[in-house]
Amino acid sequence: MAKLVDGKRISQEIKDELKAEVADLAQQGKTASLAVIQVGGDPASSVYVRNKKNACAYIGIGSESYELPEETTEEELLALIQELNQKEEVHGILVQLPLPAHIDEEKVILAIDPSKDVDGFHPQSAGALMIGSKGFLPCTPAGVIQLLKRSGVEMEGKNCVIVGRSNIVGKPMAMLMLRENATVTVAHSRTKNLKELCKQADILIVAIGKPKFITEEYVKEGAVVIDVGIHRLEGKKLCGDVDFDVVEPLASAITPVPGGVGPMTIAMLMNNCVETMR
Ligand SMILES: NC(=O)C1=CN([C@@H]2O[C@H](COP(=O)(O)OP(=O)(O)OC[C@H]3O[C@@H](n4cnc5c(N)ncnc54)[C@H](OP(=O)(O)O)[C@@H]3O)[C@@H](O)[C@H]2O)C=CC1
Ligand SMILES: Nc1nc(=O)c2c([nH]1)NC[C@@H]1CN(c3ccc(C(=O)N[C@@H](CCC(=O)O)C(=O)O)cc3)C=[N+]21
Ligand SMILES: [Mg+2]
Repeated sequence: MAKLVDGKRISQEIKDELKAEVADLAQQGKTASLAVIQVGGDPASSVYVRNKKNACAYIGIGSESYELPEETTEEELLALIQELNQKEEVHGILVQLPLPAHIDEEKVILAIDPSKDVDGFHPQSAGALMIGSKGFLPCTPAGVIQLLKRSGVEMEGKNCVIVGRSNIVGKPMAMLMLRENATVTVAHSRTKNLKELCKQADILIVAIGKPKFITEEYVKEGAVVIDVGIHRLEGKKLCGDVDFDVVEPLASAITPVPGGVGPMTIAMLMNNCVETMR
C-alpha cells in the first residue's frame, strides 16, 4: 500500500510556520497585503480565490479582492494593475487565470511589477528561475518540491518524468527538479511511447488537465506519483489527472486529490507574500 503524501497536513504546517514569522515581522512594524483580481465569475476560480483570502487571514496578512465583470476590457484590467503597482499598501498582485478570451494573458502578466509578482508568472521571475537567481517561484511547482522534501523523498539522481509543459506548471517544475539534482524528462501531447517513458520514472509528476488519464500501465512499481490535476466531476466530487484507485497499489507514495498539491499551492503563495516582508 502506498504512503499517502498529505498536502493538507504539510500545507498546514507551512502556514503555521508563516503565521509565527508574520507575527515576528509585525513586531518590527512590517506588514504585507495581497490583491487578488478575478475577471468573470468562474465558480472553480471563485473557490481558489476564497481559499487564498482565508489563508491570508489565517497567517495574518491583509487581502483585498477585485471581482471584475466578464466584459471588463483589457485596458481596464491593465489600468487596475498599474494602480496596484503604485499602491504602497499592496505587496503582492495575483490575477486569477484563465482570463476571458478577449484579454491577452501575456500582456497582463507583463504589466505586473515583478517585485509584486507573487504568482511567479512574470518573464523576469521565470528568467530568474531558469538561471538560478533570486525571484518569486511559481507556487504549484514550489509546492510540489516542499511536498517531496517534507515527505522525505530523495530527489538527487532520481529519474523524474514530468507530464505537461505549461508555463505555470510543467516547465517551472522541470527547472525546480533540476535544482534538486534529479534527471528530468518533460513529456507532452506529442511525446511518443508515453506509457513506456512514464514507466521509467522514479518520480512521476502529472499536470495534463485530463481526468484519471494516468493508469497503472504508466507507473513503475515503487514510484512516487504526484498529481497536479484537478477536476470537478458531476456530483461535485474532485479528481486528478491520475486514476488514484488503480495507481495507488503500485506507488510507494502518492498525492490524493483533493488534499494533495492544491493546498500546497496556496501555502506557497502565502510564502511568496511573506517573502515581500523579509
Ligand atoms: N493543484 C493546483 O494548484 C493546480 C492545478 N492545476 C491543474 O493541473 C492541470 C494542468 O494544468 P496546466 O499546466 O495549466 O494545463 P495546460 O492545459 O496549460 O497544459 C497541459 C499540458 O499537458 C499536455 N498534455 C495534454 N494532453 C496530453 C496527453 N494526452 N498526453 C501527454 N501530454 C498531454 C499538454 O501538451 P502540449 O503542450 O503538447 O499541448 C500541455 O503541455 C489541470 O488539471 C489544472 O486544473 C493547474 C494549476 C495549479
Ligand atoms: N494566477 C493564478 N494563480 C494560481 O495559482 C492559479 C490560477 N491563477 N488559476 C487556477 C489555478 C488552480 N489553483 C488551485 C489553487 C488551490 C487549489 C486547492 O485549494 N485545492 C484543494 C481543494 C479545493 C476545492 O475544494 O475545490 C485541494 O486540492 O485539496 C486548487 C487549485 C491555482 N491556480
Ligand atoms: Mg485567454
